[in-house]
Amino acid sequence: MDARELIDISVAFDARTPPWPGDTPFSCGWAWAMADGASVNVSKWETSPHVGTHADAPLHVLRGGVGADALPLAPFIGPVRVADVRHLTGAITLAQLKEGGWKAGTTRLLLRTGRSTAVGRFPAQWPALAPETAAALVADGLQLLGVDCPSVDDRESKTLDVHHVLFSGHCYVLENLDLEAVHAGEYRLFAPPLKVGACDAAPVRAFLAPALTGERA
Ligand SMILES: N[C@@H](CC(=O)c1ccccc1NC=O)C(=O)O
Repeated sequence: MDARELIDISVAFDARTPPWPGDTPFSCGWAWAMADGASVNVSKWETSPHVGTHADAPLHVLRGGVGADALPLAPFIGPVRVADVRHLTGAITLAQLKEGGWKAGTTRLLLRTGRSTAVGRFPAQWPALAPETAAALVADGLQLLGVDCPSVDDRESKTLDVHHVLFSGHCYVLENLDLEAVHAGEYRLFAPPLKVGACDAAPVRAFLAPALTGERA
């Protein structure tokens, strides 16, 4: 892998990254500090797992659902297609996705909505798949949906239908990606979630590498 060709698409777990309004922001304190005479610096964190780039676990929307430590690895690593939907608002149809660059048979899909906390503000709204569109993608074999906005559902959703449709089809979710510098097209994705025990989501370091010739997203 050539380091010059890697694109970091992670939003930091960082006090400057805005959390979901009302959710716990990231903060870092010190359990031991060399400035106080300790032999090492050791931090302690408090954060919602939804602050930076993360994978949701079914437990986020399902009572008794599996936690982040039980997420499979394979959906988060491999060929991926990026679709550009920055011009859209509201519920995204399959026809609109096609215009944005989606193709039938896509196993991993990232949506560039242009409404990302990567720019330092929590977006007022963002486009999200219509639940029927999510169902069509799952039926077509989608294993992973990633978005640069804070949720695969819209901001006001209380029922989180797209999350439910995806999880019930064994399709996994990445949120808060930084796709500001990423064009629509095919890449290879590396985004394994941290093995955080029995939580609703886990931080992810996500990056793209060039697509391998002959490999389809
Ligand atoms: N829309 C929900 C909140 C929500 O979806 C949410 C809240 C905090 C952290 C993450 C959330 N959704 C992420 O997928 C509500 O208004 O209750």
